[in-house]
Amino acid sequence: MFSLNGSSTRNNPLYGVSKSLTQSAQKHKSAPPLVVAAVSSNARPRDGNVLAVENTLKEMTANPPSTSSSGIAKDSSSSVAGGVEDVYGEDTATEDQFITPWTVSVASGYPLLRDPRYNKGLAFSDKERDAHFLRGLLPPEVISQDLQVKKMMHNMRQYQVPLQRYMAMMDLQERNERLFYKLLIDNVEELLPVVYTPTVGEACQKYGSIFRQPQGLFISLKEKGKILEVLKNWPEKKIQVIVVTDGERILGLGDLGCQGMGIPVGKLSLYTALGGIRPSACLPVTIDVGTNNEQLLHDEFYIGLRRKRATGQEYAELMDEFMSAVKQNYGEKVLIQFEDFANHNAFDLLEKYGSTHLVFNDDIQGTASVVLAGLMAALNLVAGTLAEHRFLFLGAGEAGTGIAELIALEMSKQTGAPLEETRKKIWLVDSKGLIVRSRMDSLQHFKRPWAHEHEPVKNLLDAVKAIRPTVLIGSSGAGRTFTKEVVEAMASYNEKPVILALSNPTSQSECTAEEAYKWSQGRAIFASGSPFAPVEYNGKLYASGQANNAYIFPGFGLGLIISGAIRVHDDMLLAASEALATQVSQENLNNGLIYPPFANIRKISAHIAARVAAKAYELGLATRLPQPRNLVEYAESCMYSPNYHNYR
Ligand SMILES: NC(=O)C1=CN([C@@H]2O[C@H](COP(=O)(O)OP(=O)(O)OC[C@H]3O[C@@H](n4cnc5c(N)ncnc54)[C@H](OP(=O)(O)O)[C@@H]3O)[C@@H](O)[C@H]2O)C=CC1
Ligand SMILES: CC(=O)C(=O)O
Ligand SMILES: [Mg+2]
Repeated sequence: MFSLNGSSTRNNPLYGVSKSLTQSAQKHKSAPPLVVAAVSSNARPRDGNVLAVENTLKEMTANPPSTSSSGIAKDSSSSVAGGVEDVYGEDTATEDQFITPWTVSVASGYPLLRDPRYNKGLAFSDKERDAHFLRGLLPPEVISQDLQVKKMMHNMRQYQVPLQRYMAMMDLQERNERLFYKLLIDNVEELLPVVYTPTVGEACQKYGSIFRQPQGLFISLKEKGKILEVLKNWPEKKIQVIVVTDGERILGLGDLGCQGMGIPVGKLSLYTALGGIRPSACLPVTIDVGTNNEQLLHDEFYIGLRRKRATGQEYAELMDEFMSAVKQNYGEKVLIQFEDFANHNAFDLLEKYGSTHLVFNDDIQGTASVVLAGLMAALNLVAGTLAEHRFLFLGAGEAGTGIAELIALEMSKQTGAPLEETRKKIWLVDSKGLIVRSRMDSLQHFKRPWAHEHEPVKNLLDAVKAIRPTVLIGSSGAGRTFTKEVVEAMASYNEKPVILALSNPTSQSECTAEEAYKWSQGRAIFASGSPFAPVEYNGKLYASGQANNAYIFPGFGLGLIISGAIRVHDDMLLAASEALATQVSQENLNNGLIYPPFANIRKISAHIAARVAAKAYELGLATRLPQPRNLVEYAESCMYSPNYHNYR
């Protein structure tokens, strides 16, 4: 890499390059602006010459707005193209145009090969190898990105152990970001279980021992009073989405402390691969306030603070400092997604920051939206309207009560009945049994709306017998709790029992796909949080869907970003559910699927984004004006593409 402050100008690209860029900018009239902001937004002190050159580059590369097919002028400073301001010009460049691989200066030579954003490995052309001082640093063969994908998939399939695949994917992400996303997008059904549930669960459990390269931002109690400075240490300045966890409820695996970082990293890689948000606009954060996991506290490889979890004021102050610093550093419209917090904090954080920040709790809200979508689709297979069904949940935490509330809201909208009435169609069981009125005084606040009049019922099987639900939903984090008796009881009351085993990872699933089909004699309409392979029963193959919030949050976030939404509203969740449900084809339904295949997820995300954005405009919560005429096209046009660009 060239030194910006070096005394020699011989190799300084800011001399040669500024001239050639001027020529290039003239030659490629529609060529994008260059990565000047990456330099100019750097908070560290720089010398005056650099600033002067940056300003020249800024003027030189200013990009006139072009009009897209969606009928809206794409303004590179509008913070929307590709989900963020198009300072790098990578979204507007077509594949035959050239962009400059900027870091602080033009990256070249060895540092270029070590820069995951710009590295292309053997796909660097001969011309690029000459222009960027790569000769001799690579073997002579030049290969295409497609061949790289083929080779990586071949290598990936050699690993028998899922965690090895996960590590190979993380290494690739750190080595060649575009190839990582190309691989993930082109092979989403095969690789989702690797970078996401179930494998990410095991990765978090073993995060300390497999730790190689830090990913994301670790904010611990040690950083109290300095969180704004810590945010400024992150190399990217234009952040649009933050996924943050404090590691206390990682999937159904409990408190994994600082090792929960695998979750924000995984979720954000899905934001990019599934929702098209540019990777540089995504920030994974883990708030480390300690852990109550004794095993981790005594694990010599543990990477987090070795202390019990902070609670009360100490916890609240750290979170408050974080939330303020985020707003100060990235502005009002950065989306903060809370992920895998324990429920005693999750509901309060959502409530507390819901009116001051753009916050979204994936476990409460994203899960609710995905399950409602599945139920809307399932109504094509079972008779009746939503309000004509009876729902029973095992698990009355974030996921369970979040889903229950959204179902009740949708029923209320459909029937005009008050929410207090529609809630009565929904029953929840927690670790102490059915939630009933007589338990009211000892219930956490989020369970109280579900405390209906009924005699106490101690266990799930008795609750199934008492309530006779048409839909059974597992959101307990407790594996194998939908026993043979429970599924058989469901099948005895319903021609087609709807059974959703949402808990992750696979080990925590309330039942397996095989159990659901076998114990219901092939009649269950089944979906699960983590994927199951198709099951053969009585000579017929049953494929089940994946009821996972990964269907919703990437498109939902994209919708918020492209509309410049300032707040999340429940009606946006309903809009996202409808958008997802309409993507389930008759063919999917004929195969018993209530979710569309993940293979089409980018198209699905664009539809979800469009519906969410439309709702934001309708509710007056959108700030990106004027509203694009065709929101689906607009959403698609904003999506990050992982294909390589040619370097000047
Ligand atoms: N598929 C998806 O997209 C998603 C799946 N999930 C999964 O859902 C699960 C729960 O998550 P979340 O709601 O956030 O967790 P919470 O801790 O908030 O809630 C868990 C609930 O399950 C109850 N519970 C635990 N064990 C049992 C048991 N043996 N019998 C009956 N009830 C039990 C708890 O009871 P009590 O209150 O009495 O302690 C609590 O009500 C996790 O496994 C998570 O991975 C979560 C979000 C999305
Ligand atoms: C999928 C998800 O968000 C969870 O299991 O927590
Ligand atoms: Mg989660």
